[in-house]
Formats: sequence, C-alpha cells, structure tokens
Amino acid sequence: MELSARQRKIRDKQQQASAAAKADPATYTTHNPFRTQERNFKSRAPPPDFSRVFDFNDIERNAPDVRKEIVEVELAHDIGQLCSFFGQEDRSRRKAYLVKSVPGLVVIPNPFTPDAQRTLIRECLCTWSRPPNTSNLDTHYKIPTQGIWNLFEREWNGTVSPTDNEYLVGLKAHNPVPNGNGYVDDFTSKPPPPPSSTIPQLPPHQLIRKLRWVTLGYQYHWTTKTYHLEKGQLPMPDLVRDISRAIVTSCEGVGMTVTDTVDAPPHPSAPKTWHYTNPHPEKAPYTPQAGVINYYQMRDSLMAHVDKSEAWMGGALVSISLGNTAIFLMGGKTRDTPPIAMYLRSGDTVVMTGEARDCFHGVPRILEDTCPEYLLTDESDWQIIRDYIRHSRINLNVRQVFP
Ligand SMILES: O=C(O)CCC(=O)C(=O)O
Ligand SMILES: [Fe+2]
Repeated sequence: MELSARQRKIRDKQQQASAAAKADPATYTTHNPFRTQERNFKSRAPPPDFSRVFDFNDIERNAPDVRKEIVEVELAHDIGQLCSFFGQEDRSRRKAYLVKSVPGLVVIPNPFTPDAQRTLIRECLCTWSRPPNTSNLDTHYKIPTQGIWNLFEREWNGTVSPTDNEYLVGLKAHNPVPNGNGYVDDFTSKPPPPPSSTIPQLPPHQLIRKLRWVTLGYQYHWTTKTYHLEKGQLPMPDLVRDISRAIVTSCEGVGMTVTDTVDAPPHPSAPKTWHYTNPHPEKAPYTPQAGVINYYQMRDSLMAHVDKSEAWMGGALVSISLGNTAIFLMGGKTRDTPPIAMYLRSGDTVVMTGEARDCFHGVPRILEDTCPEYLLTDESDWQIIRDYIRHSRINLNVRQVFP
C-alpha cells in the first residue's frame, strides 16, 4: 500500500523518535547489562553496534581490545580422526578459541564439511523432528507419525493437496495449559500464546515455520524446567552421540592460565586457571543423554538463560550452529555481568564446560542473508531444504544429564 506524503511524514517522525529513545542511555536504566546487549542486537533502527562482536572466523578482523581477549589453542585430537563423519584431516580443524573472561568456554570454528552440514540439517528437519520426539507443535497439533516435514514435502511435490483430509494437521481437542512453548520466541514483550480454540489449522508450508524446538533423549518439560525421567529416555541418534563425543574428546585438556591481566583483566570471579577434562574418560566416554534442536526463523530470538536442569552439571554442553549466522551472547552467573557477543556461523561449534555451564547466554539476533553458498545449491533433492534454510537457523545442542 502506498503511503501518502502525510503518512510518510508521520512514519518518519515515529521512526526518528524511537531511534532517539533507543540511543538514549537513560532509557536503559531499568535494564541489566545483559538486557542492554539484547536490546542493542535486536534493534532494527538504529542498526546494532557490531564493533565488539567476537569473530572467530577471522581473528585479525577483531577490534584490538577484543583480539586481546581471544586465546588460540590446539585441540588434543583432530576431530576427523575421532569420527569419520567429519571427513579428512584438515589442520584448521585442530584450532579452537578461548575467551579470557569466560572460563570454560571453547569455540571451534566450523569443523564440518559442507556435506556433513547438509546431512545434519536434513536429519534435524526430516528425521529427528518426528514423533515420538516432542516438539512445541505437540501442545496444540496432532502431528502425524511421519512428522510435519514429511507432510510439507508431500505438499511440495504435490502428493497431498488442500482437498485431502490429511492436508491440515488436526488440532488437539482439549486446551492444554500454555507451557511456554515459545522457548525460542522471546515472549518477554509479547502476550502468552492464545488458547487452542484460536490456534489455526495451517497448511504444511506455514506450519513448518512454526516448528521452534524438538527434544532428543530425555524429554524436557519446559514449564517445570525438569526432565521427564519417568518417561524414560528416547533414543539419542547415533550420529549425534558420535559427533558430540568426538568434539568433547578433542577438547580434552584444553584450558588456560590467564596471565595477561594488564590489558584485559579477567572477570573478577574468574579463576586464573581452568582446564577441561572428562572425569572418567576410560570408564565412560562423553555420552549425550538429552538434546534440543532449536529452529529459528529470521525474527526469532532466545532470551537469556542458564541450562541448569541436568542432575550433573559437570558434563560438557555441545552446541552446533547451522544455516544463517547468529549473534550469541555469553555472560556471567547473573545478568549483571556484561556479556560478550560472538558470531556463530554455519558449522561453528560451542562447547560449554566448567564455569561456563553456569553462565547466562542467549541469541538476540539472526542475521539475514548469511547462509553459506554451499547450503543454497539447487540439486533436486536439496531444493526444499534450501528454501527453508535460506531463511532459518538451526541449533543442535546436547548435554549429559548423569555422570
Ligand atoms: O541457539 C543457540 O545457539 C543456543 C541454544 C541454547 O542456548 C539452548 O537451547 O539452550
Ligand atoms: Fe542454552
């Protein structure tokens, strides 16, 4: 719709006022430092200040004071030798980065080949999103056994059409208590989801964009922030176990002693030395028991939180990014520690160990048009996934619940 000159003037004025309000630090006073950064990165006008975002892909491009915070380390093993899924040895794959102010955090710049990433994306969408794994859609929809992606695929290739009964996924009759199923959507500024009587039945291509999360292994209960241990454990896909085990094993012994206290003082509560070691490497190699796949559309975010539901917090948490680039915030034990921000590009892998397991983190922003070219190819069996991932980010994260 064309705006009249007057409407344009009003819109411009409103945009200016809102930009001025955002730029005024006085409006931030009710916010803690974590929230201030979330606001910075969520802002569309004015655009975020990206100047201090850590970039582990090109260390020399970081601002000098950011550069001083980064420590490059060599991994104990080539990940590819620990697990063939990663492919041939590549020197760069033994590199990882630590941040002086965040003890326990290990960032491994994309160790995956394009093919390996495509396999993971395909599995996250087609296979691991299927029942009996739980997804946010289960609250309101009777998801078919073959899963919502399969239905979308059949709509795409014309084997199911709007006149077919199965085209619209049925709604659940009762109205379950809204269970915070907007785990990925930041509902801090939005009303809670409406009751199911107003939840629409949607064509598969729209419903697939509402998929926000799927749980693997122990099924997680978002409302109580506990695992449904009594329901037992659904299988953890072998591939997820193998790659996360290889990643954690490669981090064995990684750590640092912070000596550079003049230019970059460590966070006051940070210990001077930390190293990651699996407490029982021979008896029990790292075994992920629970996982979450987060599916982000371009305007989705994940608010500040700590993943602290595991009975044993000693195990590493492995988090793999796929698709468009995210801004990831990593703070301290309260929201009062100013977080660092980093780019997480497709394939980038974050391992949270030790102290980092207790730290607030979140994803305030997904950056448009940042999907790598190799995920946008037009082979016939990739096209449907390409059109999804072009406008999405997927995050696969796993943790060990018991030692
Ligand atoms: O999407 C991400 O990178 C982080 C996801 C996360 O923190 C979580 O699922 O607990
Ligand atoms: Fe998390």
